[in-house]
This record gives sequence, structure tokens and C-alpha cells, in this order.
Amino acid sequence: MRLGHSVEVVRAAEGALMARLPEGTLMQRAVAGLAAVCTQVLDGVYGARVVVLAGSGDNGGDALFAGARLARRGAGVTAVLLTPDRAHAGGLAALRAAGGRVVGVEDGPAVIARAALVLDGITGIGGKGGLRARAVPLAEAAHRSRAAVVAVDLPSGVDADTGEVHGAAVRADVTVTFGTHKPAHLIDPAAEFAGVTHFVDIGLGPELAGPVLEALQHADVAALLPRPAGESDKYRRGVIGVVAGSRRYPGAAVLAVSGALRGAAGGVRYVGPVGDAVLARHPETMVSSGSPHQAGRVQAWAVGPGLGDGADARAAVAEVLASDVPVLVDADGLRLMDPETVRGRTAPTLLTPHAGEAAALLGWAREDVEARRLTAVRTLAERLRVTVLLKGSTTLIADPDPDVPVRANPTGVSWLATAGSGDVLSGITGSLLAGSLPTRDAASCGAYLHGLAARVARGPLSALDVADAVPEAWRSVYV
Ligand SMILES: NC(=O)C1=CN([C@@H]2O[C@H](COP(=O)(O)OP(=O)(O)OC[C@H]3O[C@@H](n4cnc5c(N)ncnc54)[C@H](OP(=O)(O)O)[C@@H]3O)[C@@H](O)[C@H]2O)[C@@H](O)CC1
Ligand SMILES: Nc1ncnc2c1ncn2[C@@H]1O[C@H](COP(=O)(O)OP(=O)(O)O)[C@@H](O)[C@H]1O
Ligand SMILES: [K+]
Repeated sequence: MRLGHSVEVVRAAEGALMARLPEGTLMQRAVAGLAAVCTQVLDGVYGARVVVLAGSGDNGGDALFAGARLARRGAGVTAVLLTPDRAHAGGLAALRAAGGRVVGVEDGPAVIARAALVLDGITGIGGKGGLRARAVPLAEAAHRSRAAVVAVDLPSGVDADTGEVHGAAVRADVTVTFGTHKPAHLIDPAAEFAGVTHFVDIGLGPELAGPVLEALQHADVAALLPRPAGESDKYRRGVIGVVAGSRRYPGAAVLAVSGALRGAAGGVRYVGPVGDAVLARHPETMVSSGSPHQAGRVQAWAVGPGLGDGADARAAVAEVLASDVPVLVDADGLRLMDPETVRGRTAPTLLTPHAGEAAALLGWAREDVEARRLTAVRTLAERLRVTVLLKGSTTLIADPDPDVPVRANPTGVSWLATAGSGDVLSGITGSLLAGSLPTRDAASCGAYLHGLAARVARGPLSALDVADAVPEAWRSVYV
């Protein structure tokens, strides 16, 4: 499991550890890891042009010390000091002693244009707001140049705790972070500014209090996914009921069922007006056209994709929400549901909105949801007292209990932004709910497998390609 900790927790852990270690130890551990990554990034250190952008804090100190190490190995290192009178004294002395030179901010863009590597040490976890005006031309020059941009701890300008970006920020190719990940490394838009993240262990682990964020890895998902045992039968594995599709949107029913068949459930019941289309593609489905309660017993419902907004659809959503089994609500179901009913349910409820649907439920603008994903998903989960999976470039899953860490899905790829892929996700995730996974785990494993399936299928995909690739994704997490 990859964990994300808040700045407050990182500072407390750092304080506790530093109290037991000689001064400067943690910084030198961080610097050793940082310099090693710079060496990997550079195509030969000797003679390479390196520019260090150094702010006034310890983040600048890390960058200056790493620059000194590279200078000692023959790199031509130039430091651009944002605040020359307040630069990190030890780091600056080390850089000068190693033969590095120092220029002012005005000369920054010109030296950056000729660099092979730019080390961004403007701000780390101490940064507030976007980049200040003096630093903006340096970030722009780094972005324009052909240099590899390596951010120290965080790309300067992003908000460590939320992954939000207010104003300008450095766009890094690589970010080297210390001690633990911060939410900004795992949540867009900041995660996109961070590029590829390298983690350097500086011994903080045992001192860290609880994380705010978790990102599952293969081993975590393999441990959570159910495996049919010798005595399993289709009913013991769980049956998922899918309420989706309409005469206008029959494809949504087919797609949701195709996902549901690849989840954990032993059987899929489809309830709705387009059973023929579902059977034509998936003969293993049990279809019925009446109302959900006439369909037979299920262990979970997935309701919403392609329902349209007719009276029957509204009634079906209300009926499913009145049941005592877990319910996943997606797409049109999110518009048709009564939020008070949702809030009052005692069985688990999982909502799976994209940014536009979340915006409608929150009364926010869509862009605000995309810019403030963590706050948006938490607010919605807390308001409606349900689990929420917010889809998009970073899919996030929040529990109604605000003390439970939010999960960030690490497998998503932008090829998933294809019509109907959300319907497939509803099916997979609903099927995991029917297979008795706890709601947050079903949501995070569903998103994980869905993203992995898109990676397995590679390149331009249709939603059915994603569904078809789920079994291979499922197999790959076990190895
Ligand atoms: N934690 C750990 O375990 C370890 C931490 N380590 C390292 O320490 C880093 C944290 O260092 P830190 O606390 O000194 O803060 P830091 O990020 O350098 O920035 C603060 C300075 O920036 C300024 N400033 C603020 N906002 C700004 C803006 N928008 N735009 C421009 N400038 C802005 C602000 O200046 P002021 O407001 O005073 O003008 C302030 O002086 C951490 O990220 C990691 O790299 C490792 O060495 C070892 C282990
Ligand atoms: N830029 C992106 N990167 C990764 N995944 C994305 C991106 N954009 C969309 N997705 C994923 O694609 C799926 C789209 O679902 P949704 O918005 O419901 O579309 P539809 O209604 O067409 O099925 C979601 O799983 C979402 O997380
Ligand atoms: K930085």
C-alpha cells in the first residue's frame, strides 16, 4: 500500500526523529537519494550543466546540497537564489566549496535555457499558495527548456495536502519525495505536475501517524479479492442485480452487465426493458422486465447507467434504494435518486459520479470539483453519509467516516475516457459488492481492475474492450 500523509503528520514525525539523530542527518539522507536520482536522469554527470533553483527554506537546502554533490563529480552547477539573503546557509556554503556558482533571479531564464537538468528547490512542504511572482519566470523557463526538471519533494507551487494547484507551479518530469508520499503526489492536478515520483526512505516510517490517503498496489488488491472456494456455488458467491439501460440507451445495459460478469458475483440478474440486447451479447445473464423486487434475490444492486429519466426508471431507483442490500448508484440513477432516502439507508450505499454529476449533487461548478477533488469527494460522502467514488483523471474513494483515509486509484489511464467505460465500472464494482467485499474495498478494487484492464488492452479502446480485458487484469494482480 502506498500511503499519503499530511504535512502536519510529516512535520511531527520529522521532529520526533530529528530529536534522536545528529543535526542534519535527515537532510543528508534526503540529499543522498536526490543526488542518486539526478545521476540516473543525467546522461553522464561530468560536464553536465545543472541549474539549482533555491528558495529560502530546507527545500532549497536539499537542492543546494544535491547540487554540491553533482559539482564534486564534475557537473557545472549554477544556483539561482530566490532570496539571496535568506538562502540555506549550509547548502550554499557546500555548493560554493564544490565550485558551484551563484546568479540572481534575473539571470535565471538564460542559464536554464542551456541546462541539462533543473533542480526545483523553490518550495517543498512549506510552500503556501501558488508560486510567488519572482519564481514564475523560472518555472516557465524550465518548462520551455529541454532540461529534465527534477522537483525536490514536491513540484513547487502545488498544495501538498490537497493536490490543488493555485496559480503557477513547476512542471516536473521527476519528483523525488522523502519519508512518505503527500496527497499532491497521488491526486490531480498536482500529481500531473509531479511527473514520475521517486520515493526516498529517510527512516520516517515508524514515526508517522495515520495517513490521509491510501493507494492500493497489486498485493493489496490480490488480498482483498475473493477467490471461489471448494464449497462455493453461484448463490454463495453472490448475485448482482443490474438495473440499467432503456430503449434509448440499450448499450448501457450491455456494458454494465459485461462488467458485472467479470466481477466476483456468481450470477448476474438484469432488470429492465432491453433484456434481449443483453442476452444477445451475454446469454449467461438472468433477465427480467418487471420491477426489481420481482427479479429474485440479489446480494447487491447496481443501478443507473442509461436509465434515462422516465417514471419507470425513477420508480426502479426508489425500489432498489428501499432494499436492505448494498446499492451502487451511477449515472442517471444519481439524478433520479432522492438524496434523503440515500442518507437514511442502513445498508451500504456507493455513489459513483463523474465530476459533472458530483458537481450537480454538491451544487458546485464542474471545474471546482476537478480542481478540488479531495475536498469534493469528502464533502459529498460526509453530506450524504455514503461511500463516494469520484471518477476522472484521479479516481478517489471516500468513506462517510471522515477519519477513514481516502483511497486514490493508481491504475487509471486516459484511454478510459471513452463512452460507456463508466458503465463497465459500475458492473465490475457492483459485482464485487455482491461478492461481499466491504463497500470501500469493492470501490477501490473495482477502480483498480478497471484501470488495469485498460492498460492490459492498451491503446485506443472501446468500453467493451475494457470489460473483455478485466479477467486478464484480475489474473495479473495475483502474480
Ligand atoms: N520533513 C522532513 O522530514 C524533511 C524535510 N526536508 C525538506 O524540507 C522541506 C521543507 O522545508 P521548509 O519547512 O523549510 O519549507 P520549504 O518547503 O523549503 O519552503 C518554505 C519557504 O518558502 C517560502 N515560500 C512559501 N510559499 C512560497 C511560495 N508560494 N512561493 C515562493 N516561496 C514561498 C517561505 O518563505 P517566506 O514566506 O518566509 O518568504 C519559506 O521560507 C521539505 O519539503 C523537504 O524538501 C528534508 O531536508 C529532510 C526531511
Ligand atoms: N483522464 C482520465 N484518466 C483516467 N481515467 C479517466 C480519465 N477520464 C475519465 N476516466 C475514467 O473513465 C471512466 C468514464 O466514466 P464516465 O465518466 O461515467 O463515462 P461514461 O458515462 O461514458 O461511461 C471512469 O472510470 C473515469 O474514472
Ligand atoms: K520543490
